[in-house]
Amino acid sequence: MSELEDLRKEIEEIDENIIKLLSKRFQISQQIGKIKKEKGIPITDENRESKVKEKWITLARKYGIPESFVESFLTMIFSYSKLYQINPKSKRRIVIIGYGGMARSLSSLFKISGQEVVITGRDLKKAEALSSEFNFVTMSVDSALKWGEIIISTLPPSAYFSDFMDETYKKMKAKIFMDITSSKAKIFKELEDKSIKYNFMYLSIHPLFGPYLYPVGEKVVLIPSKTSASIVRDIYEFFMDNGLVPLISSLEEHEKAMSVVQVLPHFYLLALSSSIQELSKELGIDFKKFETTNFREVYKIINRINEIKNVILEIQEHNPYADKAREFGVRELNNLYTQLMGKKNDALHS
Ligand SMILES: O=C(O)C(=O)C[C@]1(C(=O)O)C=C[C@@H](O)C=C1
Repeated sequence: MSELEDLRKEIEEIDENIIKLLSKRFQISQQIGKIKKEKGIPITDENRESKVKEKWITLARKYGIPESFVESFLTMIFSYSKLYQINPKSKRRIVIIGYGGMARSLSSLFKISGQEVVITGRDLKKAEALSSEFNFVTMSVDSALKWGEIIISTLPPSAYFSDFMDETYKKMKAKIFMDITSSKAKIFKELEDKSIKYNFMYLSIHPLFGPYLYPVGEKVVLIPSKTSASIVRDIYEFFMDNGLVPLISSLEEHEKAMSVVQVLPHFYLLALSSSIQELSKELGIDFKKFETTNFREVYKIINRINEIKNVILEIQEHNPYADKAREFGVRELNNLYTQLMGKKNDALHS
């Protein structure tokens, strides 16, 4: 055997060992998951993750492996490790209305936790396309509403005032209904009123993650309405059981929080995105050629924001504290501008 072949053989053996060890790690994680479940502890433990990460970084330094590699590898290990801890007590009949990114993300989660899911919507061809990705079932809206126990609508805010949803509310008697919109001020009251009128239980939710697959360990906000007080505990446990971290909030607290964590950063990022384009055009610079590590990270986020620009603009429009958030944003930008311009002038005059 040549030296090259020898070395490749050695690599193959090492790879097998890596896989064996990973499998062992995931099995242990599964055992931890069982204990956490018995004790009612959430799957994600951020303190523990920090400790594990510290240890990995120390080891990486010791063995001369780049920290950036172990950091991204460990992030993947954590998210898959958490997949092994999902093991819900009970199976629920879940209907997802809609077939966009968030419908896909929730479907992936319910698939690994073994829930029964039916996908429906106005366009059954699109519903069918999503169902087939996860081997779920598609039904007409009427049949799905009859069959389901928990109805999760992934439709945008404007949809809740449509004729389609007007017809849908009438068929949800005694069911649990959830919307997943980021900005609830406009629709919460409407849906609460409808739930009183048509006798269903309305519990508004907001998954605090983007449309990516297997969002295990991510947070979901639960906002109870007048018709859902009796089921909050049950739904809290349901989400925890399915690998998410539930957080109960009032409507007002949620809207205020979203003005800080969504409206303000999105506002800056949209402006940052267009100013990067404009400035580089003005200076005739191909900025991609010179991107730093920080810039690369920021630009990744900008791209993500631009991909879901319609949702971002919807939040800017509907959040009741958005005006205030933007006002603060502009004020602080101006302050910084004045401060930095002032420094420059001081330097010129001294
Ligand atoms: O130690 C735990 O509590 C685990 O569940 C294991 C583990 C890991 O994979 O290391 C997974 C998820 C937690 O967020 C923290 C750590």
